[in-house]
Amino acid sequence: MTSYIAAIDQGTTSTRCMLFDRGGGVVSSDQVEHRQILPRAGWVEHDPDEIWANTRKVCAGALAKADIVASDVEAVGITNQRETTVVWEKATGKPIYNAIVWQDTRTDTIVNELARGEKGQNRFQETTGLPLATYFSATKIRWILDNVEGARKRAENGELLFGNMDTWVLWNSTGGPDGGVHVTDVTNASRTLLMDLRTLQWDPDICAQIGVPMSMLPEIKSSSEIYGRFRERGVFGGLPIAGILGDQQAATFGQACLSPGEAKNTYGTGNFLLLNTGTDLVLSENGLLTTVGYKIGNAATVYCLEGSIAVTGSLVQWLRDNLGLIGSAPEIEQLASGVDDNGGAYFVPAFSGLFAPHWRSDARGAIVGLTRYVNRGHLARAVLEATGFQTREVIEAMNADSGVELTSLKVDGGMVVNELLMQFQADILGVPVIRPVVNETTALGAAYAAGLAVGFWESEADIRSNWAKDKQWDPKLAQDRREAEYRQWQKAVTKTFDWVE
Ligand SMILES: Nc1ncnc2c1ncn2[C@@H]1O[C@H](COP(=O)(O)OP(=O)(O)O)[C@@H](O)[C@H]1O
Ligand SMILES: O=P(O)(O)OC[C@H](O)CO
Repeated sequence: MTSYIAAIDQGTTSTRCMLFDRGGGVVSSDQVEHRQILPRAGWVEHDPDEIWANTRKVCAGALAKADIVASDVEAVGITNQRETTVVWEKATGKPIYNAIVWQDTRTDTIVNELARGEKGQNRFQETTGLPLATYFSATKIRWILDNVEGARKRAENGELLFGNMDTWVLWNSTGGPDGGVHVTDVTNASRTLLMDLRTLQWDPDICAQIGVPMSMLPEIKSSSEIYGRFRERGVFGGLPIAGILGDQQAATFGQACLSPGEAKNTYGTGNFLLLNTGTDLVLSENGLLTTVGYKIGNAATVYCLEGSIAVTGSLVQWLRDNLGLIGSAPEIEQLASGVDDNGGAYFVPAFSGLFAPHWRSDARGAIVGLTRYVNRGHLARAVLEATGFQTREVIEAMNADSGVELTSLKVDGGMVVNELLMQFQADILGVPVIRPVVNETTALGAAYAAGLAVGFWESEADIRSNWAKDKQWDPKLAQDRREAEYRQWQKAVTKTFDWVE
């Protein structure tokens, strides 16, 4: 009998469920978008109940599209937008506040207060691998406990639970208030600013310093083991949930970056470049994050260096939704192809400040180099080039931290269908860019983690042999042009600093 592995991918803009066969091929997929709730400038929220309802819908949808039933599926993996924070009542499953999304910058005052000491932004870096920034979960939990009436007391009494989206989906899938499993995996825990990267446990001192009661935190487990089973009456009734990975780590796994020195770059709402550093934990001196890559059952923990860029695909959305310059995301390629270059314009999308490698919350977006010559096509090109330039910045930081010189770059995500962007990426990096046949590497990575735990796949060798190249872009731009363009970009970035008083 044919059997499959399912993956739930709870992302920033949508939730999807995908079914995979033993060759890592996509059998079916269902996807639903959720609302982006933007109550004020810099605030971004999601409704956790809407996301849980969408999760159930897409699981049923994926089964229906493949024309199979739950018993044809051997196990389910979960992957998720990382850092996004939900706090809910243990007794009822009711969230006490909307989910605060990773892009949300409302906690900058808390972050600045915590960073006042001698080590500044690096106060917790040695233990957690992360700089102090609004990006991570800890200050979001603190904000909810400080701002929802009675929340801190209730958390201290053990009445409230915290989870990222993996935990929220897992807890609800396994019964919610009725015996739901309150667990996360090491990759998600490594994004909270509360986990010790070496012990893989919550750090009690950091929890106390940031003001997060440990009783509300989930238990930390590996990325590949059976955490629990779907409640019997649910769509995947009785199936084991056997893999959890944060979405960028899942993509790294799905891209078969399984040896030190291998890296992938995912182009979605933001861009996330992860380099496998093996069992070595490399602390960055150049603005990158140290994060858990994956831990398969009892095997050794694999670490990664990560360059997180907040705004890439979302800049294309902004051009569509806020300026109306394009009617749909793919139209940007046509518009940008109408001109030969950027006409001198550079667009630095510091909408949430700048993430890696700058970590400047005082920065705000800017378009520089404008003259009367610049037209819509040049702006479209500047939007796409911003993604390519930002990627080069994090690759340079990665090289400085690790000594690894990338000889090619594996890519995936929603933007990599854009040929013009892919060619520009190869041109500005000076190395080939390679796209795999299965571009849905995030869901695939979570499926692999679940499938390994139940013996559907035997070893990581299966992941390597399933990976196949779809297309490659080789650099065509002369080196002096490449360097001159990049210098202009670096100058443009400096113009965004010191904007927020
Ligand atoms: N043809 C295209 N050219 C450029 N950007 C695109 C194109 N198609 C989609 N995008 C962008 O890709 C992003 C969606 O990618 P996806 O990987 O689904 O994101 P996420 O997983 O972060 O929700 C959107 O921000 C969208 O603007
Ligand atoms: O949901 P995505 O693909 O935008 O990924 C978001 C990242 O996990 C944020 O750290």
